[in-house]
Amino acid sequence: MARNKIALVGAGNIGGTLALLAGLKELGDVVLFDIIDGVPQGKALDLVESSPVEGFDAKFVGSSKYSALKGADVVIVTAGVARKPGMSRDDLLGINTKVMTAVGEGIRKNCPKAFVICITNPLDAMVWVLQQASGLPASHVVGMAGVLDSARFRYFLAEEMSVSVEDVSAFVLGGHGDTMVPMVRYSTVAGIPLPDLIKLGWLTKERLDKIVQRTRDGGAEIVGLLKTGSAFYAPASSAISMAESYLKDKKRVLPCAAHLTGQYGIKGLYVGVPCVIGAKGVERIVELTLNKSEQAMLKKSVGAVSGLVDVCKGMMKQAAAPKKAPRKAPAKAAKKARVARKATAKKAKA
Ligand SMILES: NC(=O)c1ccc[n+]([C@@H]2O[C@H](COP(=O)([O-])OP(=O)(O)OC[C@H]3O[C@@H](n4cnc5c(N)ncnc54)[C@H](O)[C@@H]3O)[C@@H](O)[C@H]2O)c1
Ligand SMILES: O=C(O)C[C@H](O)C(=O)O
Repeated sequence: MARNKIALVGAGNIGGTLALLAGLKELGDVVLFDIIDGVPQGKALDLVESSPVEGFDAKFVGSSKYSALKGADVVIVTAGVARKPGMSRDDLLGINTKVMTAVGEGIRKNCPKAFVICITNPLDAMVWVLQQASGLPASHVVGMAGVLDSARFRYFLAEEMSVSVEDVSAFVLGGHGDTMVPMVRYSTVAGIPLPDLIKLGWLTKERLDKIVQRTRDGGAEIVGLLKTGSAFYAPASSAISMAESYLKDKKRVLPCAAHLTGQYGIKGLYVGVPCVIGAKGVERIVELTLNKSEQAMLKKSVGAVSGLVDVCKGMMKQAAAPKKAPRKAPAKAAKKARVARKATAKKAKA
């Protein structure tokens, strides 16, 4: 059987880490694509030279041409700009909307049957733009954020209670922003819900509240430490778990930014919810019963996503509108021509 083809659009910090993980896990042959010519080629060569040491078989190719994406089974998109200290993810909207529009077009032309995972921020709006620009079915375009936010929540909980991360199951609902909703009631250690663990004395309500807030601020905490960019190891691991579930039809239940068509009362937006990811893409969306306070938090988070998508819609409409001919220059040119004609006529008379 031929190997799967994994295309990584954006060969920066996350792109390079994704490529290494895809190689180590032998998920398939890898194409790295980036607009900076030389970077994807250099990273591809460096990575493939690690294969004899690590013992994996895969081809690695770097390119700055969209045709390199031809026939890809999975595309993971990290192209664009990452934030720096003092910025919010939303500050990236203008520049990254343009990038997603170009990338979506490249995917549409070269690999319209692929399963596409968007990572670029602000995530919930960028995955919406990518789906619109690529024209791929919504079941095949998803956003990665929930796995990362949930991994942070799981890690902080495991650290607090001195238990293995493997036994902590937790997830985060809503948009990938300051208003994300870590789901305390549905998070467990070995099946025991967090509120029960508070009763057992494993955790205090005050510590749990701090962990919830640290989870919400998880991205900013790393940006503040790195200073030149944002997190990339955990984001890459998170996206690879989604790609693996699709390629191996594992049907894992993972929190992803999925296109909602009425679930949770939300229509036409991408928002983080638990999904079953299998060979058919997003195969199912898990709709949980939320209590009043969870509903209110989700509503706030969805409001933030909706506001960003409205800005994207405006930008895309403006970009698609026919350009009006510049009026000043021709008017000036016409005046110049009239003056020249008059001068010639005067000369002729004389
Ligand atoms: N969803 C999440 O949970 C999550 C987590 C971490 C980072 N991010 C986001 O992922 C994105 C990438 O992060 P990174 O750390 O890899 O950044 P990076 O700057 O290291 O890499 C981005 C790469 O994209 C390339 N690029 C820019 N415009 C392009 C285009 N039009 N076509 C192809 N490539 C293009 C750049 O040359 C660069 O190599 C950022 O927007 C960041 O905010 C999201
Ligand atoms: O915080 C960022 O800017 C990057 C990413 O969204 C993250 O959560 O690490």
